[in-house]
Amino acid sequence: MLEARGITAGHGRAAPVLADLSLHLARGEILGLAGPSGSGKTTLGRVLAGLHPPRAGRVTLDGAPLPRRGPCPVQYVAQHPQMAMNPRWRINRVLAEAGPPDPALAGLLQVAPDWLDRFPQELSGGQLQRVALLRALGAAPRVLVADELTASMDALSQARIWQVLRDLAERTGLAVLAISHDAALLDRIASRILRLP
Ligand SMILES: Nc1ncnc2c1ncn2[C@@H]1O[C@H](COP(=O)(O)OP(=O)(O)OP(=O)(O)O)[C@@H](O)[C@H]1O
Repeated sequence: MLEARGITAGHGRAAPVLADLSLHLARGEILGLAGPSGSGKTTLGRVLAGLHPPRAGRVTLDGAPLPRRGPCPVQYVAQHPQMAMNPRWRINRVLAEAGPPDPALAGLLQVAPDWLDRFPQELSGGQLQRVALLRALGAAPRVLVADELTASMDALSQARIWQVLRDLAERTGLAVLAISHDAALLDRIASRILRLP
């Protein structure tokens, strides 16, 4: 389904962080992405979601390039979600960017109704991650890039979120790229693990 071929990517004039990297993500698959700090995991996730143009290579979904307009079918949830939210918007407006949030999904992700009137800086890191995930899923993506999605959550919340994503993967075919430093987590949730050098 999602295919990246020969990706070379970097930042500014610096040497590339990723060189000639290829990967394939199948429908409903949860692929782990591991590697030392600075190895390019976030860069790769952003390239796959069309947020960072590679210097070479291409990303296709079902054989076609990612659409340039409308919500991207590859949604990236950032490690620091506040960077991707307007600090002057209340959470309900942040969520509305992707259309009205699904109340059932909000319940599963434990996004509490009383957060909706707050500003992003009035939520904890783990709470904001859940809001960011709800917004990303609201765009009905085919692929979710989850960058350290549950790193700031307690074990129970972490398990619950991954259960929701596994169910979605099974039920709807959502594919997930799970970026994490937590080897035990990736062993539990991913069917394969790609390791960057
Ligand atoms: N906006 C940027 N401008 C310049 N260099 C950057 C930028 N973003 C990342 N880099 C550099 O690119 C390299 C890869 O960074 P990236 O964030 O992709 O790694 P990572 O594997 O996700 O790291 P971590 O596990 O610490 O989150 C690092 O050397 C980093 O300093």
